[in-house]
Amino acid sequence: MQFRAGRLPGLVLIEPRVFADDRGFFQELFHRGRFADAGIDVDFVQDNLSRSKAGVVRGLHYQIEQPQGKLVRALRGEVFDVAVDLRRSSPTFGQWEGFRLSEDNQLAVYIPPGFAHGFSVLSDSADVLYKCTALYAPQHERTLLWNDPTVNVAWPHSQPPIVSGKDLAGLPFGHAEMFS
Ligand SMILES: Cc1cn([C@H]2C[C@H](O)[C@@H](COP(=O)(O)OP(=O)(O)O[C@H]3O[C@H](C)C(=O)[C@H](O)[C@H]3O)O2)c(=O)[nH]c1=O
Repeated sequence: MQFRAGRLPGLVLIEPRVFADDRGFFQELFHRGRFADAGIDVDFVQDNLSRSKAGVVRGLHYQIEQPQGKLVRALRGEVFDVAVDLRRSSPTFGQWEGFRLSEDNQLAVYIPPGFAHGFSVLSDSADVLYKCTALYAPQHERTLLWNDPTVNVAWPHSQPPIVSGKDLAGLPFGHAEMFS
């Protein structure tokens, strides 16, 4: 299990050790001690799984209270996974970073509390599994507009994406609630 720091402080890309044999493969998805040794000293309390078809963008979401750290991977398919730094105190406040996560590369990304999270589906379909460090609290959920021109995420899709009504109503960066 290899850990590599992302460009934005707190983001960590995790490459699992895959044990392949003539049956298939085995890998550990999370290991409390190894993650703590890598600086990700967290307990996960909720696992989420979403399936999305080609061209979908989900996000950019965050909980302004009870913020969630997320360990994100694509079990099937491929996504462009995006984290936006909403921590006013951060030197990279307002900046985004994206990671291609796929069934093939088996990479995972840890996104700490303080970021908005979303992804764009690059394959025909994608199953995204992610562990959260805080429970879902819809009353605290906020949406940053997925294509906000200030943040200016370079989404890799060519066609206009399929976006939920909630996400289409996301707030622009200048109006969104931020973390201290
Ligand atoms: C997030 C969540 C949703 N729900 C229910 C609420 C809705 O009835 C339904 C779909 O929810 P939503 O449209 O918010 O799902 P996504 O657009 O995939 O939201 C997620 O998208 C981005 C990528 C994230 O990082 C967040 O985890 C999460 O906000 O599931 C629950 O019951 N529990 C939950 O934890």
